[in-house]
Order: sequence, then structure tokens, then C-alpha cells
Amino acid sequence: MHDLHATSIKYQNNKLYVLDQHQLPLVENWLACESVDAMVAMIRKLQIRGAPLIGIGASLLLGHLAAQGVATVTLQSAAEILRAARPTAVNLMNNLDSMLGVLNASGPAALPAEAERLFHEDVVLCNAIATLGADLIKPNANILTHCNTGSLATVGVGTAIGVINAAHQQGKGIHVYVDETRPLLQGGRLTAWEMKQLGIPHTLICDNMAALLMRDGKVDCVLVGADRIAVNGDFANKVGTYSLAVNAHYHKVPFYVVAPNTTVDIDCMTGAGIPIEERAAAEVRGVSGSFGDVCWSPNDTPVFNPAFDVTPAALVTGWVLDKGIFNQAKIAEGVLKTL
Ligand SMILES: CSC[C@H]1O[C@H](OP(=O)(O)O)[C@H](O)[C@@H]1O
Repeated sequence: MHDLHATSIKYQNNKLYVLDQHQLPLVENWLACESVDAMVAMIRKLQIRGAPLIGIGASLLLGHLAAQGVATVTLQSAAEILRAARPTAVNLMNNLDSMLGVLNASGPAALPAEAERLFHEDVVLCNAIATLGADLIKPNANILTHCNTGSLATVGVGTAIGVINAAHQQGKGIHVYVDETRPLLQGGRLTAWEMKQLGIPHTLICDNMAALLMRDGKVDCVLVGADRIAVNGDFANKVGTYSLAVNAHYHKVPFYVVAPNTTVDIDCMTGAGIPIEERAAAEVRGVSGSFGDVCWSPNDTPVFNPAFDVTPAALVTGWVLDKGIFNQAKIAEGVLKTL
């Protein structure tokens, strides 16, 4: 496979490396990833995360193994194991199904090129989304975003953050409220880091402060990413997205979901069909990262820790995809089945 470079994954001199996002922003540490077990562990620990990025990371690992001469039957088994690493983000399944299709049709020799194609495809999709979405953003807009949807969640400029950055680059004078996004703090750790890298004015808030800002007219629109979009427009995204959508609806704040078409699940009719990952109790009882490991609740405190929630299409103003920006009428016509 050719060398490939993105913000948080790279393939260099026939080795795959992942930027350990669990340690960001305080520590920038690249981890070699040589095996299926290693990639699965990194995906499950969110050392590599983000719907598009985990699909491409898993695909690059499979292409690497094929380039090393691993046999077809082993590659097929590896693809199935990687496909099951996390249950919600459909990009993982879509990408690995593409890889398996190529493997079964053309053999291991074709896998490196397919992995590279998926990598470059995501870069193009991110750019298309950013260009289309930036037209939605009014001058001097205050945008609120949740979790992390930039170059740490894709191999391109990102989805919602790609739109934000494009509007910033166009000189629109935007400002971003960044939800810290408990429990794993993707916003406070990763989006804050990306906003600083991009030079975008931003203000970090706790998740429970978003409604107050909307009440006071301080939010002009909400932009979020997605991990899986059902055919009817319902979508799964980081937990906390649903409450943002409810508050935005109540306060009449435009609410947009931003994603590549590779996040649409054409086999999933409604949000009820989206599997929601449940994660470890320790993530809610405290917090851990390169800043340390602290637990503030009793170690047997019962915990509810869904990694995602589902937002119904009825609460969405628009779907910003690489193929276009769709309103509820277009979604109701079934446009997502035709992408
Ligand atoms: C560009 S989509 C990123 C999407 O993935 C995140 O989840 P996680 O941090 O658990 O991988 C979050 O839902 C983002 O919206």
C-alpha cells in the first residue's frame, strides 16, 4: 500500500499508525497497529474513533494484512471481527463490506487498493460536505456543536467541523460553542484542540449549559455529526444529541445533522433499528486520560452509559450530506435510499 497521511492515522513505510486520541490533547502519541486484535482494542478504547475514521482504520489494517500475504480465509475472518468492534457507527460495517466484496471477487491482492480508495473517498466526501454546508452558515453565526466531528473523526476535514471550518475560512466571522460531551469529553478534549489548531473562536461549555444559551438567543444553529442515519432520517449520534435536538426544537434553533452518505444505513428503516453501544460504568463514575484517572462515585454505583442516542427526523431542520442538503420533505420522499 502507498503511504497515506491524515491527522490521526497514517500508513508509512508499510506500517499503520494511529494517533492515540485517548491521550489527546495533552499527549500526542502515535501507536503502531499491526494486528486485528490491536485495531479492535484501539477502536473499543476510542484511541481511534469517529464513524468514518474507524471504518477506514479497520480497512487500512485489512489492506495491510493482505499486502503482508495473509491468506484469504484469515482475511475474511479478520473482516468479520473488525466489523463487530463497535455496533453503532455503520461506516465500520459499510467499509468492511466493501473490503469483503473486493476480497471475494478479486482476492487479497485487490485489498490494498480498495483500502486506499476508501481513504481518498472520505477526503472527497468531507470536502463536498464542507462546501455545501458552509452556505448554510450566516455571517457572525454562533454555532453549537457536540462531540467531535473533525479531522480526528475522519481522514478529511471532518463533517460538522468541516462545515464550521469552511465557513471560518470564508471569513464569515463565526464562533462555536463546544459541548464538552460527557462522559468521554470528545468535545472538551478533541474539538477544543481542533478549534485551536484551526484558529476558530470558540467557547467550551458543559453539556447542561446548551439549553440556557439557546433560551437567551445565543445559538444561531446546531451542527452535529452522525454514526448511523436511518432511511427515514432518524439518526444515532453521541449521547446528548437528542437532548440538544429537543432544546433546539423548543427554542426554534435550526438543527442540522452533517454526514457523508457512507453513514446512511439503507437497511435500517427507522431509528428504532439502530443498535446503541452500552459502555463501561467506570466512564460515568469518573474520567480517565493523559490528565490522570479519577473516580468520584462509589465504585459499585449503578450506571447507565449508552454511547449514543437516536434523534427523530421530526426534530431535524436539515441533513447536510455530500450529495446535497435535504429538508424533511425530501427525506420523507425517501431521498436517502437513492444516494
Ligand atoms: C464524523 S462522525 C463522528 C461521530 O462519532 C462520534 O462518536 P465516538 O466519539 O464514540 O466515535 C460522535 O458520535 C460523532 O458525532
